[in-house]
Amino acid sequence: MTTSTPGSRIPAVLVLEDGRTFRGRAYGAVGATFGEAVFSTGMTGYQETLTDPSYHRQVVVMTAPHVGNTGVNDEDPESARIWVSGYVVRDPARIPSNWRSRRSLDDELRKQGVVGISGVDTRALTRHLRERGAMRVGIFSGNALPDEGTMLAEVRQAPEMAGADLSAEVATKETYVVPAIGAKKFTVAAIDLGIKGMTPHRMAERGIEVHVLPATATAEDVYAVNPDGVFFSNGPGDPATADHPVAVMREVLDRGTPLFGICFGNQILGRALGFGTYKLKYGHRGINQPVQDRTTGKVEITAHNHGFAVDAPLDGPAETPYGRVEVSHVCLNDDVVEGLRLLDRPAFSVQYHPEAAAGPHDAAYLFDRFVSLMEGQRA
Ligand SMILES: NC(=O)CC[C@H](N)C(=O)O
Repeated sequence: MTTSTPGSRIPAVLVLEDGRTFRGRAYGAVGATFGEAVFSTGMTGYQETLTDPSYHRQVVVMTAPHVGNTGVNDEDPESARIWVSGYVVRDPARIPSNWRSRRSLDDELRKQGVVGISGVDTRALTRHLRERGAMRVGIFSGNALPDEGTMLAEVRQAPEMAGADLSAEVATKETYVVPAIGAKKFTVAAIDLGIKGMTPHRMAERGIEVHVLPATATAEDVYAVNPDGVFFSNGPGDPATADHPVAVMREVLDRGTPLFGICFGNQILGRALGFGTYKLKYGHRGINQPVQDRTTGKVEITAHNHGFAVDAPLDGPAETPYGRVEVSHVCLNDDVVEGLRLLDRPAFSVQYHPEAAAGPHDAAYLFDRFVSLMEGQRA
């Protein structure tokens, strides 16, 4: 494989499916890659973004102009590998500097074979995506690039995100256990649809022993661990394809076991209750999204990474086969449903990332709510 450096002179071009192109230089691995072009507004936390399995098949555009300043450390990854299919930055750090840094981001991308592009006007690209919506994209780098017509044809042949069923591609194949930190108080079965490492850790910190089960786990597998609560994780792809986890969740709701879902898990709860999901024009990604908890009225700044959302009524509780449900959280930027709460069963979910990796810790109380539900069930 050819190598690039942040000062690389190897040309690269980004081609959007609507024909708009941006020229820059190779960053990370040199070659070609495809995915859905999305932008993240996080100023920090690029390692957590890159290793979040929910970004599988997405090409992430960073709106922060400087990326890579603190290099790559061994502590911050959220999974064993980088999942983004491509990476777009304006101005990569030439020399990373941080006491934890082990290598440069450019080296890490190259080592993991992730094709990126630098020197792109990421403000113009983000505005384009905001106006036209998330769309397919290709990044091509090398000294001999194909002509634009050929590149565009390849981008238009790449799979779309709508209709993509991706959880099984990123989730664990085998069950593993994250032990409780300190005295064990509860056992939780966590369905891995693309879970981030910090999520079981946040539960373990609260005395929960977490059994992380593959995406294909059945209700029988879930109840085999004798859980006090069941958790449904975040994950990539279109929630409309998640029929299997929806069926498992309905069994959990039927049994009345305390249930908590985040992100993809929120969309699955929406579907289990009979609501639809839809694709947002360009989604929410970053660590600075304002959400209101409608039960307390408090506003929290939260970490998001979602391109789909639940279509549930904002006004008042709705009747569902599992009793009344209310929209518990809304995004203050655009009124998108950010959380669901059942009023007659111990189940709730949020569309964002309370595990805060990276991101503010405002939403940490949600893990405590899950603990309270499990305590309530025992009382
Ligand atoms: N982070 C997630 O769980 C994302 C859920 C889903 N893939 C979406 O894009 O909306």
